[in-house]
Amino acid sequence: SQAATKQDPIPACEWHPPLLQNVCLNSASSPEQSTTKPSPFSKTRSEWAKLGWDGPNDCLPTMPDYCVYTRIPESEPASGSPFVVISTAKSMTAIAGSTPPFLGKNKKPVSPRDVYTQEFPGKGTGVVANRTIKKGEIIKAEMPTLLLQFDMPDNDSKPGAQNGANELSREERLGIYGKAVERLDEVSKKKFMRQVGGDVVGIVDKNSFRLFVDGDEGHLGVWADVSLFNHDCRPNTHYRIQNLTHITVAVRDILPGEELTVSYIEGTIPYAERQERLESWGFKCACHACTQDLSQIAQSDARLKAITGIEEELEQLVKSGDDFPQDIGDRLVQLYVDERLDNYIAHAYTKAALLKSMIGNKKDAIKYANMAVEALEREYGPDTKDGDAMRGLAERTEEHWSWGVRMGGWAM
Ligand SMILES: C[S@@+](CC[C@H](N)C(=O)[O-])C[C@H]1O[C@@H](n2cnc3c(N)ncnc32)[C@H](O)[C@@H]1O
Repeated sequence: SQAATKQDPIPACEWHPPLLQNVCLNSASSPEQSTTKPSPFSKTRSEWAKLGWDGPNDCLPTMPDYCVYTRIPESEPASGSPFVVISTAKSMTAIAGSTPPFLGKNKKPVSPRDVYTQEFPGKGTGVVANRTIKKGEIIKAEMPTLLLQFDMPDNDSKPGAQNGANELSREERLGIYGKAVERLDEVSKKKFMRQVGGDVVGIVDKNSFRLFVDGDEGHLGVWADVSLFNHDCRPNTHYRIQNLTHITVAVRDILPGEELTVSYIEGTIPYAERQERLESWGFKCACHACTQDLSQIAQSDARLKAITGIEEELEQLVKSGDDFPQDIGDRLVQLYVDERLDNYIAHAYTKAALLKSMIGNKKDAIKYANMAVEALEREYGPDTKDGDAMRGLAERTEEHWSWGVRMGGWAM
């Protein structure tokens, strides 16, 4: 879902598969890489060590620039690393230069004691709240255990281009993933290997998120603690990946004993499509929205259709210049609330705030703009530009570009 101000800094995320996650780490663009030329980003082992990384190790004979790098632990004893990467020197340069994101003033994740794991029939292990976790609290901010280059879409047409793991046979993947996992410390290795999926390739396929490093270079990341979160089509947390950190935030108050869930897919698609997507993951969804009775499923689908209908109606109204129905923003928000789409609600609040402002309803514009600010910060973090725009709308409503542009000669 896209905020109406078109300033979304971070596109929506999705678990892999299917591969839809978009997160970027920027660094200078480079000349193309090939198997014949050494990469201009190659460094000596001591240069990598200065950046805090041990490597390159275990490079693939068929792709000599595709190697294992391990983060050098900050404290002794160094019996392995908490974080391994399989990638090219170019992407490694961006990864080594990445710094943890700002989580917000006085914001830090809840204590590990505030959650515990439990078995759920039909779903396996899941994560449960040990106390009330308030809406907006950060549950986890975790660095990956394994990050691997998967594809370099822009390189597809270049002769001799290296395309990462999606060009490898299963045996080659087993070999290099296995060598990388062997370099993890004992605790991290145990966490990694306990994930669902069987062998290292299966674990990557069933638990990784897609992210882009260095602009367009597709990587898969495995965050072994986050992997314990089960899917729910109406989850109580939202996640984003920022500077390699996987951040999970509560989107409603979560009671002690309640399971913490994320959505592996875009939740606004109808029931039948959600089943298809989740079956391609290899499981039948046991979440509430998918196991309720057929009449409730039909009502849920009708609400999703109504959301699409309102979006289309708005597009038409913008084009035609006709008057906006005064309650169109309220109806959009109400559908999101009724459908429990708390993890995407920033979009609805933002639209409602703009619509109210456009028709000159200052009180409601301010109400929805303030709600949008909170929701945008939950979904995108403290540095969201859309959040700044909504704060501006709440504080200086009549100076905002949207104010009164569809007032039609009256104000409320
Ligand atoms: C990333 S793991 C989540 C943790 C997993 N339950 C475990 O025991 O490690 C994803 C796997 O959990 C199970 N799972 C997650 N959400 C589910 C749901 N809503 N319904 C049924 N199974 C689910 C599926 O087996 C899925 O492949």
